[in-house]
Amino acid sequence: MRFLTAGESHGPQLTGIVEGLPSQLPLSVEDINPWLKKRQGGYGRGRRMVIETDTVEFLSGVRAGRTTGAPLTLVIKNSDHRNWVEIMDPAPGNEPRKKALTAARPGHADLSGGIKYGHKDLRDVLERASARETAMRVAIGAIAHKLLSFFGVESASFVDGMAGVWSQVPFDWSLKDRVEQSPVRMTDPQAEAEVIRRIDAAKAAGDTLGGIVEARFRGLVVGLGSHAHWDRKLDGRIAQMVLSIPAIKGVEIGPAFANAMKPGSEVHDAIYWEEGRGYYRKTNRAGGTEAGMSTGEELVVRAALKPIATLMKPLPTVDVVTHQPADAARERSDVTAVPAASVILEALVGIVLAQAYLEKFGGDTLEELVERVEHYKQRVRAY
Ligand SMILES: Cc1cc2nc3c(=O)[nH]c(=O)nc-3n(C[C@H](O)[C@H](O)[C@H](O)COP(=O)(O)O)c2cc1C
Ligand SMILES: C=C(O[C@@H]1CC(C(=O)O)=C[C@@H](OP(=O)(O)O)[C@H]1O)C(=O)O
Repeated sequence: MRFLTAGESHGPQLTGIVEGLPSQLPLSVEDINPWLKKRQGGYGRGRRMVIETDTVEFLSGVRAGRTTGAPLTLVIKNSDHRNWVEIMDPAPGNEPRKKALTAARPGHADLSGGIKYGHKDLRDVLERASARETAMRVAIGAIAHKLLSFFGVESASFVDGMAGVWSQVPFDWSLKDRVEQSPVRMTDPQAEAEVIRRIDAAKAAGDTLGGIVEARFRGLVVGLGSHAHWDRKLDGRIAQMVLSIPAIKGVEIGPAFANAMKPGSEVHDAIYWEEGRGYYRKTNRAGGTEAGMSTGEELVVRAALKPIATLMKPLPTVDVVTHQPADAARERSDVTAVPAASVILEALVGIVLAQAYLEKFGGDTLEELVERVEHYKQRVRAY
């Protein structure tokens, strides 16, 4: 399964093309829209999220509620576009355009992208660098999750810590609903209250906040990905996908950074076998992968999101037209997007996992795939 996305933040729409899904996968917009809604949520988001109510449309590849095997075309319209028609007009002329941005924001794509692509109106860079693009990738992730559900895979995502406050309540699958109700997607109500207070304070101070997000997957088969070649390693593919999310600067599988400081005897997960159950571990410090392959234990992916780059109390910068010192541009912006990033993480790791299933099991129809997965599970139990 491969996909492409296109679309600017304030253009008319986001477009996605997905190729390589099996036919007969039951699929409706209701499988996708709740994910889009979750991605828009979270305390600390800016006014843009009030303007948008993201919903997906299928323009190809789905008929009568099922995939046909043809490429899917997905569209999410930008409601805000109506306010940007002239500014985003592809026709020549009308320059310099309103809302031209020349005071490059430290931490955003503006300066490197402007130099690289030869733009002096840095809007030509930021429009595509914007995390708006993640709306379409989450839509594609929702389809991946629909596929994974037929293989018995379940997922969750949440915020481990943000704004300098760690959750003190370890995640448990019974807390999934709690997280979905939390305005900051945290397991811990006390931490949540303090985080909300700090978001309000950061907003008042013209500052921004980051945090650590986590996604979990259970029910995965052992052996997704491969040890045999670097570009087939599941952990490597996950890391690439996760680091492609705007503002994510670090990724770990399981408690990787903490493990690095401990002796091996306290890190590696001893192997056990029981009649009927097969192989299992009593611990999961590997976080669900060994040597680029899934172990069959829970997959635990954590990622670090830097604070939002656009500051209402801006940092010093340089105007790329005048070369004079300037305050960095102030654009309408989020104070934090950590809760949204947890949803994006869960959705996008789902794409990598769906790709790994499709690669391992192949097949043109959903039925064929499910049969092959079930057959493999039997073989695993007998090994
Ligand atoms: C859901 C989400 C929302 C974001 N919202 C903003 C925002 O409102 N303002 C901003 O400056 N950056 C925002 N970002 C981060 C920028 O898109 C990102 O920092 C920028 O594209 C530069 O890329 P990099 O941080 O990966 O290096 C957001 C990121 C995510 C994941
Ligand atoms: C539009 C989204 O996020 C945007 C991501 C973003 C950025 O610079 O990344 C900047 C902001 O854009 P705007 O100036 O239009 O408010 C965010 O709102 C979204 O998540 O759907």
